[in-house]
Amino acid sequence: MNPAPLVEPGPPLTAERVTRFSRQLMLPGFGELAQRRLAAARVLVVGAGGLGSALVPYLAGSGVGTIGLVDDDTVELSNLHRQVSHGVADVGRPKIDSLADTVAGIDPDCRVIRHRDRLTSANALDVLAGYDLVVDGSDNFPTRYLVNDAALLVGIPLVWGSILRFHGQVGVSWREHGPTYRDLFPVPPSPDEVLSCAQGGVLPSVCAWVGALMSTEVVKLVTGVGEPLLGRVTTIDALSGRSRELSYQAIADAPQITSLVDYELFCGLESAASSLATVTDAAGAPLAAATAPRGVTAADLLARVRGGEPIRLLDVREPAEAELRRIAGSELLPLGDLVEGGEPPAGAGTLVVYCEQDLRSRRAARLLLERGHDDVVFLVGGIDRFASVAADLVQR
Ligand SMILES: Nc1ncnc2c1ncn2[C@@H]1O[C@H](COP(=O)(O)OP(=O)(O)OP(=O)(O)O)[C@@H](O)[C@H]1O
Repeated sequence: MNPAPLVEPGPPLTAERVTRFSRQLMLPGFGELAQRRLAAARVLVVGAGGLGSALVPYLAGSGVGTIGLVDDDTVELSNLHRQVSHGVADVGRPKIDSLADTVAGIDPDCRVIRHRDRLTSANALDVLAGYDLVVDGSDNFPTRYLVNDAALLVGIPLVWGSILRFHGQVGVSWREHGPTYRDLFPVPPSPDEVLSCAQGGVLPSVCAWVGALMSTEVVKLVTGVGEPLLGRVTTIDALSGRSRELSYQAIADAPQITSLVDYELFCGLESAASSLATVTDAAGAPLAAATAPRGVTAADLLARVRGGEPIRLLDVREPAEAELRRIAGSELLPLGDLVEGGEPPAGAGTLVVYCEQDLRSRRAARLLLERGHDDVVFLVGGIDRFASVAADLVQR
């Protein structure tokens, strides 16, 4: 059975609003009450990147009255091909500011609340509590599980989507009315299996397709019009032009979610706090060095290279990424090959492992330490960060 509309209707529409939404008001099953529900709705969107910038204009266009945006990132040139709500003049600006401007251009009466922050276990419950519904347009598994669990604890529905290369998925997670994201994906994938858009690429129109489906789910949940994707996932494949539907159910003996956890650790990643520090015992002696890789910052690495220290650089990205840019003098050993037993070339000096940011390099550094290599660190922020301090050492 379909859930009742999520939001009570707001005040009657003004003449301007009736004209603005006239082509929507005439839709079968829609009408003024549905439009007033949208006007009263408060929708939080996590991520103002590929998905957020595709779906938020449609939320504004549909008449959602309040849109919260959470993102701590700024617009980069490599975002523009798919994050079409941001333009050339926005490069370097906070994504949420650029997206808020896009919304204002569509409907100045749409209220935008800016959370220029990373959503974390520490702030998620407070942030979500002010909204009727949350939409996850982030790009990583720790955030997906965090948003799912926070929505569940706050008691609001979640519309989630994900994209990679030519594919995408969309679903709704709402404990009160069906299974949740955790029923579909009870265990996060191993970090070795996860590719981000920065690593695997993505077709811009896939963002548009998935973003449009996500905003449609929001409209359906808020108004009660149509059948939301509860217990169903839509998957799309742009290459074949096909979409499919998968059904799933709640897992009977699933663990109860009672509080938020460290989602980086839950997803098999080093937590930000533990990865940069060496773990020590009470006397200050290093502990667990074999499993707690240390990071080196881009600035420190640059100083060590310029100071003539012997450094070996190991690139654990894919060959296609290394063809686009690499740190001069580095050797390539993709993480998958390393996991299967590949070894870096022998040599003297600290082995600095890097990838695009630092997810794969942390994992690789940990593996190498576990295999007995003792002078291994990962590059914090990866080649992305290094290129901003030492462009002359990055070959393109
Ligand atoms: N926990 C989080 N809190 C807030 N924003 C998040 C969180 N996790 C991811 N995001 C945001 O979600 C957006 C995802 O966008 P997208 O997938 O297009 O990747 P990107 O980081 O912009 O691009 P690229 O990976 O190519 O550098 C990013 O803007 C990112 O900052």
